[in-house]
Amino acid sequence: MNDAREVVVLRYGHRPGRDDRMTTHVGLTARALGADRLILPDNAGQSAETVRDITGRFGGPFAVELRGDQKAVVKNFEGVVVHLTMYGERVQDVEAEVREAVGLDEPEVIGEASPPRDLLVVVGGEKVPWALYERADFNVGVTNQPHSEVAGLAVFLDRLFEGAELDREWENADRRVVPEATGKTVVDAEGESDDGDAGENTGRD
Ligand SMILES: C[S@@+](CC[C@H](N)C(=O)[O-])C[C@H]1O[C@@H](n2cnc3c(N)ncnc32)[C@H](O)[C@@H]1O
Repeated sequence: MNDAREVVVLRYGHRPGRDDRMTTHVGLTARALGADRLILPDNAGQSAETVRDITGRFGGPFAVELRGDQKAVVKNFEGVVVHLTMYGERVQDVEAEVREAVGLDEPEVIGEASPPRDLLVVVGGEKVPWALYERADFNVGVTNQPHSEVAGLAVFLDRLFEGAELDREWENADRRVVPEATGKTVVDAEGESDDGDAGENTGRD
């Protein structure tokens, strides 16, 4: 979400057919909630296409990559690795430490900020290898209850950015949704006027 540090989301494992929708939603959630890049397993090409298509229409920047070497991505990542797991430390207990590790914390003294470091956020699908728990700098639980990678990722990113991702501006969007109490208005983002007069109700989601 900023120039100095990259937040990357890795979907570890994908079962074609069974996981298609969930993997796509991991990608859409990563994009919408402030990550810079998504790495999907190379058998998740359809999900990658969907996320790229949404980025093309609703804006970015957001990069999507397919990789066959998930283990190597984690092992060789030069930065901080967070693994989201129901068995991990409570997000509310470690979020400040994670922010500090990647240099996202407000310095108490001017000039004392930690240097920016890249962050890899790993979410599983099927069972993930034990080596991931050991490699991770932080194993983080969003509650210690079983739920979903999409929900875990959303809460973690929102905690990481402390809500700032909700105000993000999107670049190179074709279209923009006009927030309103009732209705579904989407405007052409290129050359739009501030009053949203160009809006159309698409009647679609
Ligand atoms: C449906 S779960 C499968 C968990 C699998 N049984 C295991 O032991 O790894 C898929 C993914 O959702 C995420 N997840 C599920 N519950 C979570 C929680 N409470 N906190 C953080 N992440 C969670 C984890 O990334 C997990 O790998």
